Amino acid sequence: MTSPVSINQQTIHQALSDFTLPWSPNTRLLDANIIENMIIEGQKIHLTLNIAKVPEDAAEPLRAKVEHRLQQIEGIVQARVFLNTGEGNNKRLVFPPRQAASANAAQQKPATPHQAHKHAPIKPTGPIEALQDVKCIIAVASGKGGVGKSSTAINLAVSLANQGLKVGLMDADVYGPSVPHMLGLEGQVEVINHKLIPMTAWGISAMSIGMLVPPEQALIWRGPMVMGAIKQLLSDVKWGELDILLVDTPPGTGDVQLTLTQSIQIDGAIIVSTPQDVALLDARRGIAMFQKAKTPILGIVENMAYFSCPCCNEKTYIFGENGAKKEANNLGFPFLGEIPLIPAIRSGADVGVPIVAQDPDSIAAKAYQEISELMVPVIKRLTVQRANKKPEATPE
Ligand SMILES: Nc1ncnc2c1ncn2[C@@H]1O[C@H](COP(=O)(O)OP(=O)(O)OP(=O)(O)O)[C@@H](O)[C@H]1O
Repeated sequence: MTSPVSINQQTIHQALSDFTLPWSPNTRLLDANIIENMIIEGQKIHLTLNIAKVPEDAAEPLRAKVEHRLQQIEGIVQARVFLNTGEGNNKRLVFPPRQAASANAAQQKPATPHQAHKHAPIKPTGPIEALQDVKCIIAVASGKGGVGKSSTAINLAVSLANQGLKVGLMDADVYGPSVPHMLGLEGQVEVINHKLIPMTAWGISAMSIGMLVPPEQALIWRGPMVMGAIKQLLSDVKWGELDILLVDTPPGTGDVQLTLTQSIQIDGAIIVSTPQDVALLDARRGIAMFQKAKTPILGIVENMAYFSCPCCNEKTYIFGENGAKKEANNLGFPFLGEIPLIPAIRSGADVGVPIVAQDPDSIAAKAYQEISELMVPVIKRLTVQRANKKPEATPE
């Protein structure tokens, strides 16, 4: 077996050594001091070109050429180049167009996860066997859709991995699996010894139904199929040893939550809510469901807590002030922290680069980091509790 080619900054510089700026042909790209936020992760590379002083249109051909050249480097599996059109607080990232979906994808008959791998059959086991080396399982949930549950799960997962934990992220949002896209994961899932192998990105392992079926199928699943898909995700994935498995659940209190809580021991749930009344109302329903299943509520995260003006840092409480914090206090649950409403969280997710990896010094990344630091001792406590509990038989 050949070992993967090692990619480093020197490799990148070599590849770009003959590039000049289209708007200043005598200036070499490497001398122009416009390359920033270079992130090399294994065989993946992301970087930004700061083009504050030139129009976007003039810079796009350079961006495309640089990205193309990086993709040619031996061993690179993914290269993405972004443009940054501003300076300081006015930064605005411009993202490369994503690859167009296959023209006939919509006409393809949806495949089940088993069909997607029919040449390498998957042998189902029970969830307990598949998850036996997972030390702690935490669900990330919300009552309402679109409040930022997946963004929170992803950024917490990467932050926890940055602190040295072995982290897995299972995207159980079978209706709208956004984790692969938000982590920049593409390509086919590997099957080894009849088990699905999680993909890796930004230091975490991830598995999602979105990696196994065409996107259009996710929207049309109903009851029993959903339960089957969740059970398959629980039984057929080879996570290996994990300190923590975060499970990104769909919004609400439906079949997925029911199947999860009935099939495996979830050690705790983190509830994500915006400060808004209607989101909090739904969050309360989500909390009630976990309580009914005897899953401890570990705390509430307030997402989109405020908008911080990039020019003057003034905070605007778009969805109300401290709603989730007050709710946590009223209900007697820990308040885990607040995440501001920041365009970079959205734009990073759109190109598969979580904000904690893209800009670790940003206020949003620091907010996720603080929450993950709070979680570490909780995870340790839950790990001990889980180890001391005798596994119960799982209803199949
Ligand atoms: N703090 C934030 N600041 C800016 N954008 C955010 C923030 N949190 C989430 N978003 C964006 O809001 C959208 C919804 O977020 P996300 O998909 O994480 O929510 P969700 O609750 O998981 O949604 P769904 O119910 O569809 O599963 C995404 O485009 C995401 O990038």
